[in-house]
Amino acid sequence: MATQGQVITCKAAVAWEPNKPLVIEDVQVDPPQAGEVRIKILYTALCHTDAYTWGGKDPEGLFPCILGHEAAGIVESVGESVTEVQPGDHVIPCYQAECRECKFCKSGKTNLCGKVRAATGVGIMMNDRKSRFSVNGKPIYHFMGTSTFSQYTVVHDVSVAKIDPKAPLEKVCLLGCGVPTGLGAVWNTAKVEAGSIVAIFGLGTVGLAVAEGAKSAGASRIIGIDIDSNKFDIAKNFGVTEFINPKDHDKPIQQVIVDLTDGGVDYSFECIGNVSIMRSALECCHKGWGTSVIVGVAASGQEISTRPFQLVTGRVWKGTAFGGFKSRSQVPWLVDKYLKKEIKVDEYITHNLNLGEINKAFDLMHERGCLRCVLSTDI
Ligand SMILES: NC(=O)c1ccc[n+]([C@@H]2O[C@H](COP(=O)([O-])OP(=O)(O)OC[C@H]3O[C@@H](n4cnc5c(N)ncnc54)[C@H](O)[C@@H]3O)[C@@H](O)[C@H]2O)c1
Ligand SMILES: N[C@@H](CCC(=O)N[C@@H](CSCO)C(=O)NCC(=O)O)C(=O)O
Ligand SMILES: [Zn+2]
Ligand SMILES: [Zn+2]
Repeated sequence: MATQGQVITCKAAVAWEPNKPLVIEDVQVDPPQAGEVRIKILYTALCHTDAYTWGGKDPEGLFPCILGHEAAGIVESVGESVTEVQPGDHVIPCYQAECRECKFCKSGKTNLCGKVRAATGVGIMMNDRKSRFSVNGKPIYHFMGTSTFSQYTVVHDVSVAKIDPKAPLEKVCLLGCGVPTGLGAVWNTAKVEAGSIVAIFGLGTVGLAVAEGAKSAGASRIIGIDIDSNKFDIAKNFGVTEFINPKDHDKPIQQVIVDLTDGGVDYSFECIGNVSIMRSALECCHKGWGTSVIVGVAASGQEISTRPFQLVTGRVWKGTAFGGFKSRSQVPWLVDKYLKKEIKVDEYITHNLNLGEINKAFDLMHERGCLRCVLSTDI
């Protein structure tokens, strides 16, 4: 039965309130309006940022909402004036849009895009400033412009990357967030050179992807730091050459690293979201040139600090969103790299469940051995 132009009723996991189990509801998904695309989501993974917003730590977190931003699917229908995708296309929704026309997109200096950000930050679509989701007439907010914990979602056309249909959607869904973020933090934001010494704080999916990026950039030493010592065995496969558990040391971790590296590392990456570790990550950098990249997302109200002297003496503090990748242009390129076996993806997937088991998937995020859990939306 043709669904184009019709409201679709499907299953979605609704977060009614922070920290309360998600509820699988029959959700009404409106047809896409001008400049919008309705996507049948087939696979979605969970990222730590979903847990962060669900946990009430996100100043932009609005409830009730449909979370999820690391997914892949097939275009079901498109609204007026959508030219770059059509029904049947295989796509990855992108929380970081790319309109190619705004001040940000044209700057050549950033991957951030200003076209729809004001709407996606408040859980609505730009065209009529309303949501396309409802449950029994009650509107449900969008999340990050993607809302992938649903069998169908509606996104802005500037937030859709069309990918090679040969790519397995159950794997490349990961290219919607964590893996590109880590690779891009190294390749685009830090621009790590061959021979560099790199420190990575936090060896989840994002930190491991940083390791993979650093290895491919030719880093000479890749030091992984995590409070979970089991992470080292996994991390070796992604390029980590040395492991430090801060719990094994009395000295501040930045001092331990400075002592181990003849004055500090060339590049460090914070992949946890902990502001005190962000300080350590900056301060373990070498005087004169060491650069630290903040990747982790810290809770509302948290602030970073250091002595300005750290910067006066040449250390550089940077941050990255989606690893600096231009989403619509570069996600298809990352998919092609995966198909050519030039980047890992499968190795980050430790669990597979279905959308109906999403609360179990959130629990798994706190368990040892869990990197990414991919949910099939086929309940
Ligand atoms: N900037 C971006 O575009 C972007 C994109 C994706 C994710 N993120 C953020 O990156 C962070 C990492 O995401 P993830 O999915 O890899 O998370 P994760 O929870 O899988 O990984 C975090 C790792 O940090 C370790 N850890 C926790 N506290 C620690 C401490 N005090 N010292 C050392 N290690 C510690 C954990 O053991 C775990 O291995 C999150 O904050 C997430 O929100 C940012
Ligand atoms: N609403 C949050 C923003 C958190 C944040 O920084 N998000 C990252 C992506 S995390 C993906 O897992 C990002 O892309 N930021 C840039 C942007 O949101 O435009 C908060 O306010 O803390
Ligand atoms: Zn994410
Ligand atoms: Zn733009």
